Amino acid sequence: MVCKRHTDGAMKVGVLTVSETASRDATTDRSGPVLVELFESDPDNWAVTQKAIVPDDIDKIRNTVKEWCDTEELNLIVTSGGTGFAVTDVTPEAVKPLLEKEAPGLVHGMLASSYAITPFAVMARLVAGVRGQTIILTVPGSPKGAKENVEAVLKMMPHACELAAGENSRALHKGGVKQLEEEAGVEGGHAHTHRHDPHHHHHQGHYHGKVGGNLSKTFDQPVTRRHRESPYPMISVTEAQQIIADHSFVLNYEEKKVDHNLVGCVVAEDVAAPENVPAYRASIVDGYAVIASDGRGVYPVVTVSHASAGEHQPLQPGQIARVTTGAPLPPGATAVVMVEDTILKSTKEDGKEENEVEILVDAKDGNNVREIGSDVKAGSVIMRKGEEITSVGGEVGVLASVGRAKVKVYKKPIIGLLSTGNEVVPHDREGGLKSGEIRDSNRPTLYTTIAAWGYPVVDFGIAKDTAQDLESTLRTALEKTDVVITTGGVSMGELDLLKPTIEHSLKGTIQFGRVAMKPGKPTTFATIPWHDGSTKLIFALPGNPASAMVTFNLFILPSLRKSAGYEPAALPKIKVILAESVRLDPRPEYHRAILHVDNEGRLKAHSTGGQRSSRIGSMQKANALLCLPSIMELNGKTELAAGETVDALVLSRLHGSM
Ligand SMILES: Nc1nc2c(c(=O)[nH]1)N[C@H]1C(S)=C(S)[C@@H](COP(=O)(O)OP(=O)(O)OC[C@H]3O[C@@H](n4cnc5c(N)ncnc54)[C@H](O)[C@@H]3O)O[C@H]1N2
Ligand code: MOO
Ligand SMILES: [Mg+2]
Repeated sequence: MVCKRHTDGAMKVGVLTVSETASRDATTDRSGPVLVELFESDPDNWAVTQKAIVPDDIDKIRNTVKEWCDTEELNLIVTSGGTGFAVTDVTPEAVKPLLEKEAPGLVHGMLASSYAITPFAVMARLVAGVRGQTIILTVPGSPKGAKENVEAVLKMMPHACELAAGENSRALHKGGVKQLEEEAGVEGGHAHTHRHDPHHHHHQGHYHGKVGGNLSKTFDQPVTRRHRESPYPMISVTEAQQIIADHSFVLNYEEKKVDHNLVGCVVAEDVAAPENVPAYRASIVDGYAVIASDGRGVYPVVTVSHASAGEHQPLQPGQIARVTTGAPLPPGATAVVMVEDTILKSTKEDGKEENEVEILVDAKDGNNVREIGSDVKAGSVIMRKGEEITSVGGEVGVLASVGRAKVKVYKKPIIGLLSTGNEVVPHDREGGLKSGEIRDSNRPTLYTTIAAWGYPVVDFGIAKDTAQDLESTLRTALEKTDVVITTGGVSMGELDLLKPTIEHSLKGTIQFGRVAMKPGKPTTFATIPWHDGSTKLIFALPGNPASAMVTFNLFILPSLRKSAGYEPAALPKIKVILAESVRLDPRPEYHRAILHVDNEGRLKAHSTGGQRSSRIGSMQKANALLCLPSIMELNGKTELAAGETVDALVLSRLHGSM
């Protein structure tokens, strides 16, 4: 690939001194010449093609840097000065908005190295990053500090500049990446590199770059230019889940009516009971309200209290009142005696009403009485912020019992769902399939589970494998929803265009693009800064149906649950016993299984059968994902025997039988 280079092949560098004094008298500039000398001592790699001095003026700094990036097309710009805490120090403020991608790793590297020399290093407010194809570093103004900071990252810079410029052939051909990794003390190859690894080479330029032409053109580049190794580092499932958690935020709350529609919501307030339950002194049994100190004996039945609204006459000593369960006690009564512990002594003249009843037992004050507020006290907290409203109904019941008509709950993220693929047709399309066509099972499957978990879903259909269709469908989906889920187009095929579309057309950041797991290896997670100031999430799942479902459960569901206020957000992990042996894979595997409760009440796991990632049937009847360790984790063991215990993620309710 052609690279914008100085004619002799070196990278083009600009050195910008930011100093009020030096801008008036250039002979006082000391950091500029030191940096120029540093680069000129390595003419193979660097050619200083721009030098300038500007005062501490945001516009002047910004305009110079911008011009050097956008017009002069430098590979590297180093500014020195204006990074401290003085009122006039504005270099970071001038540069930061220009950065399309920040490079905190470079800042850390520079600070760590100069902090080893002087604690004053912490006073430097350095920023670094990439604009277009230019890397920008800001370093302090002291000549020593400037030099030390640049030296801290200089070794990495030729390679970094090549990647930013859309070229990596040189470093790779020279064995440069390996060599750089060794020099930097990075162990292992790509499989162990982390997303912050400086050598994490997104080969941006293969799709993008001034030299390469406009976007749609570069997306159609010849297949001979494809990657032959994924540029995305392989990270672990745990790392991937952490990255997602770091980008998933609890949403705002809304007031919702207390009814069945609350199921699955998480309460966003501590709910205090506005009233007592019961609101009056109520009988727990059917029987007679008494004054306990009266003792056993025969008493006239003076009133009747049924469980209904209304006033009741007070009871006098020597009197009793007939009451039903739940009925208010007459004022003055202190206990209730069950009808079974009494005898009818005499009736009224018509023979239909009790006149006198004998109490056969010694009642104590409070017997069979539900005191006011004894179930729920007015003012007490009946639900805490963070509690879920479950389908069991108890929470709705408690809220209803104290008269709460509305409650604050966290909003749920709105999900946009689309399938991708030229071969994918709507599942209900009539007329049979042409060769090469496949029915879209991912969309209905994902829709079903997302909706069943209670999240609003918007269906955006099937997008074609073109950068244009993907971009426009994604844009529409992002505009209308918070989280977009796609399936297909994330692996190594020349029509797998999700990743480049997200990065280049949507200006998103791919937080990870490969995960060490089976199924689901090419699972991709990206964040998109949206024009309304929000950050949208895209989960680009593999097209294989089982891969899409497994990764939905492992990665997306916890993110949705976190946003909706759940804590913990991950699915519950339990121990289960293998009902049959399972083979292990070189990757950690999420084996679809049916848990059932055996005769001794233990949870046994049966496989759902063939686990190939194209087989959606492996999800049929599955209520758990067995977390099988990789062969490597078990030191070469290739199978787990029936009876062994494994971790399982619970996907749904348990079945009583198979
Ligand atoms: N050279 C390599 N090839 C592949 C690798 C790899 O690492 N190197 N990874 C494999 C793995 S693992 C997976 S998983 C798949 C993922 O592929 P994509 O995400 O790019 O998905 P597609 O290529 O678009 O489709 C894969 C498969 O799934 C079918 N599909 C797609 N969408 C749907 C849908 N909505 N409903 C039903 N079936 C769908 C599609 O027709 C393909 O058969 O890549 C491997 N390749
Ligand atoms: O990771 Mo893929 O999902 O194995 O087929
Ligand atoms: Mg593919």
